[in-house]
Amino acid sequence: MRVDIVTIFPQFFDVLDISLLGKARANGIVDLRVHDLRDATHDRHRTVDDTPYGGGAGMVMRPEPWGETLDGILGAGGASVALGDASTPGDASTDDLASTASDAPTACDASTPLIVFPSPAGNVFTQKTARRYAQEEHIVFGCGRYEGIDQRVFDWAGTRARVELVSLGDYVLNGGEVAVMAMIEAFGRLIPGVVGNPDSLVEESHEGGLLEYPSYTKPAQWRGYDVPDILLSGHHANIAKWRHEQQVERTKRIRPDLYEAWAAAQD
Ligand SMILES: COc1cccc(COC(=O)c2cn[nH]c2)c1
Repeated sequence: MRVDIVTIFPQFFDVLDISLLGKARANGIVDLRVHDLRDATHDRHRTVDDTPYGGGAGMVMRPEPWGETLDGILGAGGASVALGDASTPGDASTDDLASTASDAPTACDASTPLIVFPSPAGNVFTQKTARRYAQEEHIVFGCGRYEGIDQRVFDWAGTRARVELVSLGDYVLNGGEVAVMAMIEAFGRLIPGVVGNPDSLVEESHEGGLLEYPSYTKPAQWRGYDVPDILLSGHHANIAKWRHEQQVERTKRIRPDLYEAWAAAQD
C-alpha cells in the first residue's frame, strides 16, 4: 500500500518512522511519502493561505498549492506521459503516471487513489472505515488548516480520484495532522503483516460491534482486588461465555447506540 500525506508540517509525521508502522515501512508493506504543501508555493513567503471571499475571520488555504501537489502525486493527467518519462516531476513512479488513454481511470473507479481530507464536516471515521482503508492500494491524506481548504480543491480532486471528507468526532482541531495520525494507526494495524499476531486484532472493541471485555493479568490479587474466578478456572468455554456476556453488558451500559445496532443485527 502507498500512502501520501500533504501537510504544511511534514516533520509532524517523523514519528511514523518508529513503532509498528516503522517496521511496515522498512519491510516495504507500506510506502509512506510526506509532501510539504509549501514546496508547491512560488512566492518569497511560501504563502499557503489567503483571506476568505465574502469576508469573515480566519484564512482559507489557497487552491493552487493543493492542485500542484496533488498533480505530482496523482500524475499530471491531461497530457499522456510515456512511462518513465524523464521530464516527470517529483517522485512520481511509473505507476503514478496518469494516462489520457481511453482506459484512463474515472473518478469513481476503485483503482483510482482515494483522497481523504480530515474535516469537522466529514463522515465519521469508524472501525468499519479503518477496515475499508486497510484494503486500499493508494490513499492520499490532505491535512487542512486554518478555516479550511478552498472548496474548489475538493471539487477538482473529485474529477481525478475518489474524495472523502472524514471526521474523527464532533470537535475542531487546528489541522488535519492529528486526525491523519490516528487514522493511519487505525487502518495500518489492520494491514496483513503489520501486526505480529493477527489473532490479537479479533477480540477487541468495535470488531464484532461490541466493546471489548475487561482484561486482567498477574498478580491474582492486587490492592485488595481479585481477578474474577472464572478466568482462573481454565474452563475455556465458560471463559469465552463470560467474556461475551461482559462485552454485551459493557456495550449496553457505555454505548447504548452500539448495543442497539448489535442487538438488531442478532435477529
Ligand atoms: C479541511 O479543513 C480543516 C480545517 C480545520 C481543521 C481541519 C482538521 O480536521 C478537524 O478539525 C477534525 C477532523 N475530525 N474532527 C475534527 C480541517
